[in-house]
Amino acid sequence: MAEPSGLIAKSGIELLTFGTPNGHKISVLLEELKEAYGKEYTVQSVNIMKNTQKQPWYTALNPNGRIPTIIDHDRGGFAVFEGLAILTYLARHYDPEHKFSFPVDSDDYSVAEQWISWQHGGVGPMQGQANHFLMAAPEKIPYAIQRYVGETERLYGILNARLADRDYVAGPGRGKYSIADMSLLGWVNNSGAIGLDLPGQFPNVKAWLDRLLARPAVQRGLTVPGGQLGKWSYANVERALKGEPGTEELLKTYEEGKKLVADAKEKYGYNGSPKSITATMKRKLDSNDEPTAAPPETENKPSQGEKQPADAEPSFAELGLDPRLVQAVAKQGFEKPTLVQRKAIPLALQGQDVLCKAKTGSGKTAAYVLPLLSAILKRKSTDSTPFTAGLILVPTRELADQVFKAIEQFSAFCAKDIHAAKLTENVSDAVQRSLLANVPDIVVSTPARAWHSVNSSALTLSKLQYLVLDEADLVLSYGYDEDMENISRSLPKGVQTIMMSATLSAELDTLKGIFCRNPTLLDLKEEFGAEDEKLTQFYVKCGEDDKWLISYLIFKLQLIKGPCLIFVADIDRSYRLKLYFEQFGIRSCVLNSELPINTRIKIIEEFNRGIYDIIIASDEKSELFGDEAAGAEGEKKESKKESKKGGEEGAEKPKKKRKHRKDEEYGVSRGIDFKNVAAVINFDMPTSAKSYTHRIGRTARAGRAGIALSFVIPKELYGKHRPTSIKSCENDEKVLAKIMRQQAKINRKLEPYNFNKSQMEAFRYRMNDALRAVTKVAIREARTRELRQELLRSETLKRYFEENPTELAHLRHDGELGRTTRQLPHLKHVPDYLLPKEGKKALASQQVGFVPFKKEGGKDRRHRKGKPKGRSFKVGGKKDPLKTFKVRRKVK
Ligand SMILES: Nc1ncnc2c1ncn2[C@@H]1O[C@H](COP(=O)(O)OP(=O)(O)OP(=O)(O)O)[C@@H](O)[C@H]1O
Repeated sequence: MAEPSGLIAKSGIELLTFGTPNGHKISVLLEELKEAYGKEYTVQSVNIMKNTQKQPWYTALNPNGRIPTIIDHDRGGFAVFEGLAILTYLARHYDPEHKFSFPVDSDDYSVAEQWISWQHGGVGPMQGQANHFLMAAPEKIPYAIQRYVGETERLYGILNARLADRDYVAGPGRGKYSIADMSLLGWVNNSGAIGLDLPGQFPNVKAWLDRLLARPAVQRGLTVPGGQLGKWSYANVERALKGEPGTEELLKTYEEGKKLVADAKEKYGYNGSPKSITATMKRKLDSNDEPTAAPPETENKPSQGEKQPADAEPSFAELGLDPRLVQAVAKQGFEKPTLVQRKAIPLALQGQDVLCKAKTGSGKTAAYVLPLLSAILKRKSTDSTPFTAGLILVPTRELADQVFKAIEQFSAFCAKDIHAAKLTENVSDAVQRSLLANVPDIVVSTPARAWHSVNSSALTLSKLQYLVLDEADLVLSYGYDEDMENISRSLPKGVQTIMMSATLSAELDTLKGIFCRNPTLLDLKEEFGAEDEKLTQFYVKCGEDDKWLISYLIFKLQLIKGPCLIFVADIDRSYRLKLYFEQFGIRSCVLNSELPINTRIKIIEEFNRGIYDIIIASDEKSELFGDEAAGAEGEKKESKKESKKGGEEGAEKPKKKRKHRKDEEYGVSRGIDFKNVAAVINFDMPTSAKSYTHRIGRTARAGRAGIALSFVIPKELYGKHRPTSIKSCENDEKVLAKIMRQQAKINRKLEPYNFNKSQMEAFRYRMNDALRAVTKVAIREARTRELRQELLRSETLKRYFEENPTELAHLRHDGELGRTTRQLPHLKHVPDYLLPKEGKKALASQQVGFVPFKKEGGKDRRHRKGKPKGRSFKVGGKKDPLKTFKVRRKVK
């Protein structure tokens, strides 16, 4: 057929095009306009293989000499080139009812335009070059192939994320089919040419494509100008993948393309990071000018004390993770990887053993879950044999639950490819066995439960590839060493091990010896830099009864705002404090190891959902084994024997040498991601610096602000107030000194905080009344009553909430327990006459060592113009939660 040599139409739109993705976006729109409005158009096929588009008559219309171009004969032969311009031109002039577009001055129009620009600047050029280097280039250049295909995959990941909760790219709600979709359609339709696996890699994009391909106008538009679908049209690729006759050649080319891409990525250790690619290129040029495999990324070695420049920080997409995971991370609202994620993920993806110490709340869970999932997905793309590839061991069932949920969240876009199981629920062996019979890819468990399952042959670790120990130090120190040794004997050779904790110390040497092959140690201290410190630490030295008084005032007068965690020494103490608070109408709930596991998980979930503001946790276990931190302090470590685990796995029989004292239960808070905690209060000091680190690590997480306030009983005041005295506080000052030394090592300090004693005195008799009302009998009854209630509830709690959401309030865990406590209703109110003239702030000021919460001479922010008075602290915000503010006396 002769090539066109000029325009042929007299009216309507004349389209000069070829069967390419850029051509199809216009022919699809013109087909839609024809169907919707009867708008006619004429097509001329411009064979780009013959360079017709370079002819002078053509470049007079489109100086760039590319297809497509349109000529609007109804508007004086006006010519338009470039896809974005053509789509928007046609929409503005010929889509008056906005069937495929949006009103020009609307934000939706702008959104559509943004996505079309993104296609123009990103998807088109990258996929075009990927296509060229894979299909057309005279030689196959692996570097170029992996670069352009990789970049296209990154962009498809973004589109996939965009389409996670919508049907179309632009438009309100789930979106509306528009020119934004048409702009991308042709490219996605041809993605098989560069070996992309749409359903596997980008399921949302695939679903969107199916939606578009169902439209008759789209089907017609994709056959313009030749009258038939292009070779790489997705419908053809799908037929080939199904093995339909006549598609063998296409399938072969597709598979070859995929292999070329995989080899190219392998060769350059592709991890999607422009930085690593630059480094690779530099290495090549610096050495012998030969293309060589990239050595492991040296820049991932931990750098001590030095902050990375912001522009050197890769995004999640650049860490080399599977695009579906990147998408899930985006869905979680994670904007960029944290330090531990930036450092640990590339190492883990390279198959290295990693031993990582990073601060509490710094994102360690994602740092090991993401590479684990990525590696499993990668393997499954070529080998779908089911086996348990990953074992994640955690010290507590709460943590197992949390990690399991994290896996679910991160595999939201590849759920069909990832099957995880947790072994720590209160379920029978039979149920657990059936869970494992499905051969999960990943098992999350406590060591005891894991060994139990291995021992009973329910769990097979013979093909295990990855082992993760979260809170690694605790996993050993809680007496799991026997289980760990047993598990280690069941592991095949070459298992990659990742160990994480905020406090790694001596016991890790043991673990290292058992599990690791020459691990890379990441000691990520640099994020403790004073300038980004968002945690403020205070201590209050006071008498034993004073802490009851101060706590009452803090919460009754709301000197601290936002969710709080209060740590006490033991379970009785937690009920005592709760009942004491109840006397003043302060609601709180207790969290301890005595409560059923489902209840504990529920309490944490409800706290995280903002249902409770105060949790009183008795972190018994970490108290007991507090001295394990002594290793880090250069002091004697407790013997392992003493750190045997208690009843964590209540269903299991006691093991030899293991003690089963109730007070040897593990701490209920370690590693738990309590969200948005404004303050951690050590009502009773922990007995070790390590325990302190983990307790205060429940606040100031994920870059948020928080405070820690610790009550310290000076030696001379210890034992002076018998009713409130508790043995664990005898050495508070020594522990404080230890904590201060340890915190100083990481550039953190604790400041003294003094309350105005004379102003507080007016409240003392109320404190005494309340303390007297909370008798030992009342505590015992409250404890057993709650236990009984929770045991009853925990079975049905979940369903009950689902079926009776409005009755949630009845089941609140911070409900009053003090039925047998003598009720003193007057204590629930604070009469004005008790408050100092200056208001609440006078209670915590004018003392030596007082740390001002407002700058000297600074304005009280509540009195700033335009700001409402009263509560102004936002949880998790940058403001200081321990704020003081005025309570106005009523004018009589
Ligand atoms: N890249 C990120 N961007 C924003 N938030 C993040 C990021 N990574 C993790 N988070 C959030 O930070 C919080 C703390 O993460 P995580 O529980 O993994 O911390 P951790 O280091 O394991 O703490 P701990 O030592 O106390 O166990 C979580 O709420 C998590 O969702």
